[in-house]
Order: sequence, then C-alpha cells, then structure tokens
Amino acid sequence: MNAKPVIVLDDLTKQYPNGKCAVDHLSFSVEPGSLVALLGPNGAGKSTTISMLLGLQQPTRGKVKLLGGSPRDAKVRGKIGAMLQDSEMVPGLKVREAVDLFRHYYSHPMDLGRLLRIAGLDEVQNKMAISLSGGQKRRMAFALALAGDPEVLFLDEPTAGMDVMSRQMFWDTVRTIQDQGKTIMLTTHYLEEADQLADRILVVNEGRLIADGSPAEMKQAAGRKSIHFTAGPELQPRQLEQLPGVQEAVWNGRRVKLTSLDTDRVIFTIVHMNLDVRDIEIQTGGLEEAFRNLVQGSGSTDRASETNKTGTKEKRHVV
Ligand SMILES: Nc1ncnc2c1ncn2[C@@H]1O[C@H](COP(=O)(O)OP(=O)(O)OP(=O)(O)O)[C@@H](O)[C@H]1O
Repeated sequence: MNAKPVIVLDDLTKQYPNGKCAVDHLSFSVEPGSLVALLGPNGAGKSTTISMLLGLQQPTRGKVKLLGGSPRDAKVRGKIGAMLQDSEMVPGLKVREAVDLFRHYYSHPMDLGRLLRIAGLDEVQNKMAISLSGGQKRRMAFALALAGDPEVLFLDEPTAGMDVMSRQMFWDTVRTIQDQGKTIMLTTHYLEEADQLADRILVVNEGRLIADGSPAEMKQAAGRKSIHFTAGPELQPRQLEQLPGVQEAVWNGRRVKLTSLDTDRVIFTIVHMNLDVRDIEIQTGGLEEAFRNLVQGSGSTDRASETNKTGTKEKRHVV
C-alpha cells in the first residue's frame, strides 16, 4: 500500500521582482519516512524551494502541500521543524533556557533533556546562546528545529561550519530520527553527506529538477565507470577508441584509461578479441562525478529545446 506523500510540489515557480526565476516549474512528492537530499550548485534554487515549502515565501505559480495542507496552516506548522541557513540566537538566554522557551511554542514538544542530548548540547547548556561557536550554533539551531518533535524536518545546509567529528555525530542523530519514522529533507554541498544519508537525491540546476533517484542510481546513471590496463607494445590507440561502448581512451605511456557506461561489454570485447592487455582494474565514478556530469549536461544552452508544447520542462529521471 502506498502511503500518502508528506511533501508535494506541483509546478512550483518563483520569479523574484528583479526577473530572476529562482525556481522553475518544480514538481515532485516525498513519501513519509524518507530522507531526501536536495542538491544543486550555488544559486540553483534550493533555499528558495525550502522557503516556499515552509510558507515563508509565496510562489509566483504552482502549489505546495505539506502533510496534506498548506504550510501556513497552524496545524501543519506545529508538525514541521526547520533549520535554516541563518539562524539567529536569542540574546540574554542560556542555551537550555532558549531551547526550553522554543519547546513551549508547541503542543507536544520533545523532552528537554532528550533534545539537549540528541543535539549534542549537554555540555554547553549553561552557556549564553550568543557565545556559542559557529558549529555549536548549528547544533542549537538543530535543537530548535526538533523542539516540537516534528513529523517533517527541513535542514538547509545543516552541517555547514561543523568539524568532521560534529558532522559524523550529526549524521548519526539524523539517522536515528529517520528511524523513528520522520520525513527529512536536507540541502547540502557535501556530496558525501547526501551519499551517506539520503535514500533519494533530487538534483536541481537553474531552478529545475534535472535528476531524481537513489545515490546508487545516480552514480550508476551519471557517473561513468573506467577500465584501466597496461597495453601491449603492438596495441594502437585507434583499436581501443573503436571498441563498442568506449567513450574515451586516455593514454599515459602504455597505461590506458577507457571510460564507458557499459564496462562489462568493453571488457568482454577486449577478451573476445584477445587484445594484448594486462593488470586490468575497474573504477566506479563517485557521486561527485555524477553530480558534475548532471549539472554540466543541463546547462542553459539547451533550455529552449527542453520546453515541451505545454510549456513545462522535462527532467531527467535517473530511475
Ligand atoms: N530575494 C531575492 N531577489 C532576487 N534574487 C534572489 C533572491 N533570493 C535569491 N535570489 C536568486 O535566486 C537564485 C536561487 O537562490 P537560492 O538561494 O534559492 O539558491 P541555492 O541553491 O540555495 O544557493 P546556495 O547553494 O548558494 O545556498 C540565485 O540566483 C539567487 O541569487
């Protein structure tokens, strides 16, 4: 049985008064309990999308539905939590007091002790909130986002400014929260973070959705694999370039790198033709390469050709 989606964007568009179209006909939905990473280069429209999802900005066109209602509905707002990029600290309050104050805005808040513990604020709970370090302020913003024990959590670049240890701890916490059935949408510039945490990745560029799939699907579809080997003295570059499925052959002395979307087929052909190669290795492109390929392949030069007759834009499904 398919559960009702928790987040629905239908043809969502945001054009700023200066003419900038930050979000361009964006449509997708998110199932309950999933952890979705929204990726895209700087200025792709991620924060504007989150801001419309939270009801903080009005779309120029299209609709948003959160938990079946409007994000501006008080009932819905009580069930969502958000950690935005610029979170201000409450002046004059200690960490514990500020988090507790926030809890009182909600009818079913999370227990204060638990909140401080899972946000990693136990040790600094008696410090003044404004005196926290950058990474600690992010953790405090996380605690405030969780204060109402939300069903849906939006995290806009949650680990920016955190050190490696804090980031790892944060990931573990996010996983625990997801295990409790919460739906989480995060934006990040750390591709490793998306790879580790997300069960679905949405890539946006210039306000449009250009790919949608699991991290593994993303890597498989857009990250080319490569075959590396040492070529025998008689083997010529032309022989390799002409093999079916080979996209590129790069020679470094007699060491050769062949890139292909179907490395199995290329290896089979090499063996079948009894080509003189040895020390064969296969390398898989990572999420970073997949991301680069997707973004580069979706540039604005081919924009007009992607507009179909109804005026909507087509996206590339990785799945
Ligand atoms: N208030 C505004 N008025 C005009 N243009 C804006 C406004 N806010 C954002 N933009 C522009 O809209 C585009 C999308 O911005 P947005 O902040 O949503 O991108 P982003 O993907 O979150 O970027 P980043 O990764 O750098 O945070 C950018 O070109 C930005 O300059």
